[in-house]
Amino acid sequence: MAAPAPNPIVAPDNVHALLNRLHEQSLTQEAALPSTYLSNPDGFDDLMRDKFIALDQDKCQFVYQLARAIGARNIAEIGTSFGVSTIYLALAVGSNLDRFGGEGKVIATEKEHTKAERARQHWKEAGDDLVTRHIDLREGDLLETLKNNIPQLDLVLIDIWAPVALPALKLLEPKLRSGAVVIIDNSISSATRYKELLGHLRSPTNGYTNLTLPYSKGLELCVKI
Ligand SMILES: C[S@@+](CC[C@H](N)C(=O)[O-])C[C@H]1O[C@@H](n2cnc3c(N)ncnc32)[C@H](O)[C@@H]1O
Repeated sequence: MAAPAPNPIVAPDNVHALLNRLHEQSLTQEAALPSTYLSNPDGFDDLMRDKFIALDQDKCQFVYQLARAIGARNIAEIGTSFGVSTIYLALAVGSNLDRFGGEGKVIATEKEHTKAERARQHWKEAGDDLVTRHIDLREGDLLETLKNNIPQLDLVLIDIWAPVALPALKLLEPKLRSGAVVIIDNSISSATRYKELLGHLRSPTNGYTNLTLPYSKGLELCVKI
């Protein structure tokens, strides 16, 4: 008999149940979206206002495990939506702070007020002490909200509409520590939309090593050297 897939997330049962529920809701919503939704700018923001579009659960577990492995204390999340991936990042930062000490936060970013409110509710449900206290939510356009007060970063998760991705990374680049990890979702399925971002990361002059992980639709793992 096959062994059950190990789940690296260290959290109480109610948090696992919450995460399972949120991923299920997100997948149900996504399955009902028209297949062309990402390439149709007409009414895009209105269509997306009540949608999770959460990072897949296996990818969330990978990013959590990676954040634990590198002892990440400061993480920027480019695209927060209803705060699903943020919960994983906050759990990892909390564990790393317990283990290694010091200070740190997940800087979360969401431009839609209604989505930011839902994210706060989910974090509260996961636990203020376990999750919310490790998150600094910057509400508004991240090209403004990320201009100031960014600590040295260990990890950046880019899970956002393509036009914002490269400008966001460029804002954060001066804060990436040597060895910092940048993760980009959908690097295979959205390779065309992310052409400029991936071109920037893969250019030999920009100081990254790059690897495309074979998760569904691709997950790019880049290291700032
Ligand atoms: C793919 S979703 C993020 C999903 C999230 N990482 C998760 O796993 O739950 C991308 C989010 O980025 C937000 N967004 C798009 N452009 C933005 C901007 N310029 N500033 C801040 N947030 C933005 C969208 O409103 C959307 O909720």
